[in-house]
This record gives sequence, C-alpha cells and structure tokens, in this order.
Amino acid sequence: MPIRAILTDIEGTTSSISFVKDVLFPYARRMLPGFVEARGNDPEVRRWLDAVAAQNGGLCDDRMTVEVLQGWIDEDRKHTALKALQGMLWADGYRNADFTAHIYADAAEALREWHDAGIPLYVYSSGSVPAQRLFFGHSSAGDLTGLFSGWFDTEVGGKREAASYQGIAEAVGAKPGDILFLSDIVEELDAAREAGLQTVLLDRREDYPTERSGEATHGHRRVETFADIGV
Ligand SMILES: CSCCC(=O)C(=O)COP(=O)(O)O
Ligand SMILES: [Mg+2]
Repeated sequence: MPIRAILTDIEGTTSSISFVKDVLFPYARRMLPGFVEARGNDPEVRRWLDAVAAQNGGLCDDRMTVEVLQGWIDEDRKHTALKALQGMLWADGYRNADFTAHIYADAAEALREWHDAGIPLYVYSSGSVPAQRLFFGHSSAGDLTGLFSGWFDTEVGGKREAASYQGIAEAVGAKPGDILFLSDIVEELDAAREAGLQTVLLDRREDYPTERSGEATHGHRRVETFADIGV
C-alpha cells in the first residue's frame, strides 16, 4: 500500500524511554514547586493548576496540587494538564542547556530522508505540542522541527482511541490507509489500525530488552530501527 504521510510517536519510537523517564520527568518533578510559586498566577499556568485541583474535589491549595502532579509524574500519567505544565517546565531546561533531547541516530536519518523525499511527517505524542516542538528543536541530532508538517497531542484524543487517528487523518487531509503510524505501544497501534492506518511496531532493544514476538506484536509489523521500515 502506498504511504503518503508518516505519523510518529516519540518516547520509545524516535527516542529512548530512559531519556524521558530518567531525565525529563525527574527535572519536571524537581522544578515544579518553584515553578508554581513563581508562575502560579500566569493565566496559562493557573488554567492547568485549576483543572488538576477541580479533578481532585476542588479543595486543593497549590501545595496539594503540586503533590498530586508529582504523584502523576511518578505514575507516568498521560494527563493533558500535567503534559502542558511539563512542557512549560522543560522550556527552561532546554533554554539553559540542562539537557538535550535524545533521538536515535537511525530515526533522525530516516526522518531527514523521508522529508527530502517529499513525504509529510507528523508527530503524535502524549507530550504537549509545545513540548514536542522543544524536544525536536533541541535534539541530539540538532533542530529537526523543520522536518515536520504538523503536531498532535492528547487534545485530539487519547492515543489508544481509534477516533483520535480518524481526527488526525482528517486534519492532515489524507486517507487513513495512506498514513503509516509508528509506535512502541501495541495498544496505540491497535487503535490506529482500527481507524484504517498502516502500522509498524518499534521494538528497540535498548527500551525493550526482551524481544516482542508472536502474540505480543498483535499482528503489527515489527522492526528494531527506522532503517528497517523501508518506506
Ligand atoms: C515530547 S514530550 C516528552 C515525552 C512525554 O512527556 C511523553 O509522555 C511521551 O509519550 P509518547 O506518547 O511520546 O510515548
Ligand atoms: Mg511511545
């Protein structure tokens, strides 16, 4: 089947899980209390703090809200409010060069090749769109933002829901069957396949030391690097 657009996940797909879990999440956890104290009255920050407080019975003061958010970071909750706040926190880290976003060399190379071949590239991650732009703008392979034609986060819907992929196909103006979705999570690939997208499972040894095979792949084509995708 022809591929007219490629949609990619980030964590575990273009980039290592350990960079997100061992660098980005601890940074956000550490910086959160000072950030809320300094910027808690900015409307863009307040909006998300209030959303978290409302979800917890509306009785939270900021200190309690910070504790709730730190708990969500520990649980790796993909909550839109947490992801929006994390994006704001990481902006400082990238600006101060506290870290550079990890991208697998094979992913950077393939993304450049596909872009040069005229294939539109899109990102779909639980990380907020501003966080995605920061990530690819400060990556170990340089500023890759120019390679992408569009960005999607959980504002379009959850990554395990078929409707999200239908929404993305409509937004990019392509037939679902012409889009290839890349992810390390089989439940995300299941949802994309249900919406009619083509799928490939990234099964990177660094992220998943035990190879996923047989039933664990849910019938999705499996590769270990972007070089094996063969678009
Ligand atoms: C681009 S922001 C850092 C990644 C992140 O916060 C996250 O939750 C990654 O989720 P993904 O959907 O890319 O697996
Ligand atoms: Mg992922």
